[in-house]
Amino acid sequence: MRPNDGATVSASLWNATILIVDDDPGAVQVLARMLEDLGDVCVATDGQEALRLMASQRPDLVLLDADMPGLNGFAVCETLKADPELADIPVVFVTAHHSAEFEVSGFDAGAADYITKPVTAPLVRARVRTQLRIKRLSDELRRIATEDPLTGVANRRRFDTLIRRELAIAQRSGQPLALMMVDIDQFKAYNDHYGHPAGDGCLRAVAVAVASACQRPADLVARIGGEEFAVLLAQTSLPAAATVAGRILDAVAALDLPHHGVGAQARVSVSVGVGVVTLAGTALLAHPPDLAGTMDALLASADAALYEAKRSGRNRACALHVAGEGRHGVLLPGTDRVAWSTGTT
Ligand SMILES: Nc1nc2c(ncn2[C@@H]2O[C@H](COP(=O)(O)OP(=O)(O)OP(=O)(O)O)[C@@H](O)[C@H]2O)c(=O)[nH]1
Repeated sequence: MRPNDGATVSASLWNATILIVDDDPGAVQVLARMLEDLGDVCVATDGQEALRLMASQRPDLVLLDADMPGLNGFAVCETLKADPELADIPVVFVTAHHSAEFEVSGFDAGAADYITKPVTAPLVRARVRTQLRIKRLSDELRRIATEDPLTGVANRRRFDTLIRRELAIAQRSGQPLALMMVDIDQFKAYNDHYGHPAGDGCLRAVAVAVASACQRPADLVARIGGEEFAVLLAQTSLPAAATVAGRILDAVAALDLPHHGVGAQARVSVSVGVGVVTLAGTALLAHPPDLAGTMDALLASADAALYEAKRSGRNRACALHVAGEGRHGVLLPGTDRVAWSTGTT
């Protein structure tokens, strides 16, 4: 029977995933048996396989053999730490080397801790529990820092980080980036009629509807103001953004929420402003466009298009297109509720 170290219950309740990487299958088996009740254990026997599993499984902890043929533990650790999506995964080196110099180079490569071979169960379990505890706390802090507590979608801070990153990617790839501002119509009247707690419930329902309309894993929905949401769609052209805007209008309409603050037959609706930026080829220019300026132009376009949607009657979407550093209105064939406009700014 496994020694009662007091952490088994909390660790397994959290359902952590632990990746063990060692080119010696016997060593992998020994470690896996020691840790099987602390989480879901997955294994890799070389560096390339380890990197693939890190990307697909997103483990909470990696136990990494430093000496492996091919891609060794240091190279694996450095690659992991250079990837912003994976850098938060803690790495514990497992090695037969005892020298202080070797340990220091492990920490320099980004390791969180060190275990020397031959391994003993109590020590391995104690070190793994400590790292899992820290990981759980840092995950929770990250969630609090990036999530809107009322609706559960991303918050303004997360949006600000991601729009900068997506613009930099769009500049390198030449692919368009779409931004939508989604604003609940006559929400002040909703709050006045039903009260603030009901208004909060309406915000939550609209957040779910907007998120359901955004179907790609990379799509980001954020609440960036009181009753305003932003949607960031990477690699998305104006016609494709139009499709998503139409789905958002339909998803909110399908909520079928009465809005008696406006009229007996009225239902909650949203207005959508779409801005799209294309920076194709600009990364190669001697003076590529300043990304902060481009971000401001994209935000201003989506805002102007939202204003146009509100001004022309609400419960509709309008669009503007930003190309390079210039801004051009684009007129697309409209449907009954996706009414495209050049906007006037
Ligand atoms: N319940 C609730 N209401 C909020 C929250 N944040 C902002 N609001 C309200 O949202 C309302 C926004 O009203 P306005 O900016 O006047 O816009 P509107 O009434 O939606 O009118 P249009 O945008 O022109 O359709 C205000 O009454 C705010 O008090 C929130 O977190 N919860």
